[in-house]
Amino acid sequence: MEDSIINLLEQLRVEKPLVHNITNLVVMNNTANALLALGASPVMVHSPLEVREVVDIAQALVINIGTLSEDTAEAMLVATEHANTIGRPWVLDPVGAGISAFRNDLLSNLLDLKPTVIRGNASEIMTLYNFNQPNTKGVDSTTASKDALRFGQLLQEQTGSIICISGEVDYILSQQYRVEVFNGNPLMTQVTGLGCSATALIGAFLGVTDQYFEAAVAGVSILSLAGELAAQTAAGPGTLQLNLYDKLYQLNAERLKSKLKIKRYAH
Ligand SMILES: Nc1ncnc2c1ncn2[C@@H]1O[C@H](COP(=O)(O)OP(=O)(O)OP(=O)(O)O)[C@@H](O)[C@H]1O
Ligand SMILES: Cc1ncsc1CCO
Ligand SMILES: [Mg+2]
Repeated sequence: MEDSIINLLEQLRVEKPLVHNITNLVVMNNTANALLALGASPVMVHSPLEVREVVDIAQALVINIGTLSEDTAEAMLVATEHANTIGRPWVLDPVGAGISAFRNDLLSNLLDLKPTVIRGNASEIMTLYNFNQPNTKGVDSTTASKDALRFGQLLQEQTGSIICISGEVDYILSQQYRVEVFNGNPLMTQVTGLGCSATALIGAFLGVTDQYFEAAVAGVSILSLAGELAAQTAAGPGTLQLNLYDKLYQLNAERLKSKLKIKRYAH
């Protein structure tokens, strides 16, 4: 399995896919820098008047609902409908699912448009499966990823999307497989937007392959490993954030082979 991640990373660095992000105001800069450090080419375009044309030229689309406005919500619907029409893969980050009726309504509409991949923390994935029982206190998870595994599997069956649940263990779920990633470090929860960065990296990998499950595995596991390596020399959240870009930039086949801790199960 490491081989597919290594190959995808090499391919990404050669192809430098253009990744269109409609994302939140908090993580805009972090996720652009994470994509650049990995070797992809980010563009953040949010106007409903522009997004169709950007979807046309991008290799993949990232939708992150963290700081919504009426305008960005409309842009997300226009962009994802157009992505579906022309066959562009897209990944949804349901940040803060359950916070408000506005957010939940948009999420229902986006789920109807069948995201290629959905990545969220445990609370967000549980809320997506059942909006009547929101499990949220904002954007941070209130529970462990293993508690959301059953809901993630049900959400996978309901939507047909590939589901990624982040936390102490990261899970990537499809109809056929469950992958578990054991990399990461608890300090990563004290830097904002590392889950959002995982989502952005998934977007980058979706832009270089039609093996969408492998793209999701690559995005999640590379962010988790880079975060783990960044934490090893960090004095706290500030240096972790800075180190992360360097670790993404320095990742190579040798490090992936020796440091990735992942398991794959077939259902
Ligand atoms: N308890 C933990 N132990 C080890 N690693 C963790 C832990 N929690 C999170 N991580 C790492 O941090 C990454 C991001 O997960 P997190 O759950 O913080 O996302 P998130 O809540 O969506 O973040 P954000 O919304 O701020 O982007 C995970 O993919 C994992 O690598
Ligand atoms: C803190 C925060 N608030 C809305 S989005 C966001 C970034 C983490 O997703
Ligand atoms: Mg999140």
